[in-house]
Amino acid sequence: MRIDVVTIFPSYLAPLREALLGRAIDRGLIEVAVHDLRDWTHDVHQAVDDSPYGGGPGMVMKPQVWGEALDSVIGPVIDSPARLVVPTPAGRPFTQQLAHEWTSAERLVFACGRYEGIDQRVVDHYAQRMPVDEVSIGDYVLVGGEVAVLVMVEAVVRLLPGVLGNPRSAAEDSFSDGLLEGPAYTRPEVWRDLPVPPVLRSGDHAAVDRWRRDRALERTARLRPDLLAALPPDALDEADRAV
Ligand SMILES: COC(=O)c1ccnc(N)c1
Repeated sequence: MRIDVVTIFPSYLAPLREALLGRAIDRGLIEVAVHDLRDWTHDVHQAVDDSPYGGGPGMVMKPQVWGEALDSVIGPVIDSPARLVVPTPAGRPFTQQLAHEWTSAERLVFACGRYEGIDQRVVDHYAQRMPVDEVSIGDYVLVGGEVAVLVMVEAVVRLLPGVLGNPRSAAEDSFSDGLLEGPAYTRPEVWRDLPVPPVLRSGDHAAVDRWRRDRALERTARLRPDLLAALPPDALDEADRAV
């Protein structure tokens, strides 16, 4: 998978080259290129924004600059294998399911908006030619889309084959079965008078699996009842319903 990010703050994306993601790049599992939007300006001030039509606070990012940058980064959009992703609080929710969907994309191109966002015609123009997703990582507003790109890239790349040491990790994620993950424990057996639940040391794998499922169901019911409500009818068996 190739990932391109267009931003006015390239250094914000430095963490993409650290740790797990950095190793995925070194191993050739992904390619990452970060582009400075100002490289496509032609004025001495390298202006990337202007006042909003209709008035109102803040500034809007100029369509011309974005058009030149995205044309250059995406290349010929006819049958482009790329998806254009625009992080915005006004977008569809970014979810584990969307992360999984994006793992099949050959290319992800992220357009990082700042200020009051990017002139809508940029999305409208490219949406006529390729898949464009306006995506939110949660119901809150950031200063720019760069942090959201870090979140989304990590969520997607960790799902790619070979990236995680143990593929079971991604398969057993929170949300992988529609539930939140239950609690996890490691040594010591007792810490500050708090013991590890005995079933986890029993060696009875069936009992451990049941215990973990019960804790996941309890946690989901307590913290995210909406996830329980969204489960397909056959997702819970009789034992689940007894929790
Ligand atoms: C400027 O971008 C944002 O404020 C943003 C992007 C993605 N998700 C959000 N919740 C906010």
